[in-house]
Amino acid sequence: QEGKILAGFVAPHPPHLVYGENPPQNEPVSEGGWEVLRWAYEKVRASIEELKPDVLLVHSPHWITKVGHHFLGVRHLTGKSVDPVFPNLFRYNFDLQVDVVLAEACCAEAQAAGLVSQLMRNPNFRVDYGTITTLHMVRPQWDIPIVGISANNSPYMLRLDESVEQMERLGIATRDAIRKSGKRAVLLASNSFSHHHFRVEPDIPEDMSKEHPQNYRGYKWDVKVIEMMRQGKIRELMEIFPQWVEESYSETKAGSFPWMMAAMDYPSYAAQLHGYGTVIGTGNAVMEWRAAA
Ligand SMILES: N=c1ccccoc1=O
Ligand SMILES: [Fe+2]
Repeated sequence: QEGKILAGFVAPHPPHLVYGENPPQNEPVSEGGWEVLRWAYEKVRASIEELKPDVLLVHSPHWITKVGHHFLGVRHLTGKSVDPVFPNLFRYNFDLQVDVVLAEACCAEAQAAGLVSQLMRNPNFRVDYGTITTLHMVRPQWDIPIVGISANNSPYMLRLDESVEQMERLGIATRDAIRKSGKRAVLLASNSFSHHHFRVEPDIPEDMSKEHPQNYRGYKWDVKVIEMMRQGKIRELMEIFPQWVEESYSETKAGSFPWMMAAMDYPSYAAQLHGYGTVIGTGNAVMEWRAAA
């Protein structure tokens, strides 16, 4: 039985979303906040419950590795993930299971594709807040094994087109490893879109009367790219990827989105928009591509 990618989600990771939900794993306590995005994630949770994948693979912009593309390579990881910028909002006690066999297979495929890639074997590794937030928001039960993938720093060290090319190879390597594994997988691109943000936090961080797009140009880009995704125009979107990144300071620069789109072979069917909202001014869309059964 060949493995397959069941669905892919753009699943942004502002830690504010976890803070707003008040789960037992997170130490700070809120009055709520960012409800529209958290309601959007309820639809993702329902999709994942329906799909019942064997594994969730997440690419996170906040696990930055300078030498190559890394994969979590320890079966059971626990600890406290603290957001370096928002420790007042996010101090999350995580406990997760890694599908090390699939991670090793993805790493081998990436190496065969000419990428520098390795497994992270430190049992005391503190998993980054982007990985934790995205996984909590899509599956708070933490009962599905995961594969965690780092964001190689190439977009910042190389030209953007060189880094996108690497992410495309990584996406195809991921897809091939999943196929050979026989597993039913869901991909998670853990990134916001427009990424200019406020520098001063409201007295009450969850005061939604203070929440709005940081700037108009970023918001217009968010609307533009969401509409292209809803119309299945991914190849056209990747043509303007440099402009998208440049003009809206999009977090997709880190590679999560190109990785997932390459793995799903640039879906020409419509993406489903579960919701859109800003978090300290950044644009966040929760979107689903459901592969044909
Ligand atoms: N991408 C982000 C967007 C908004 C707020 C906080 O953290 C983030 O990492
Ligand atoms: Fe981020």
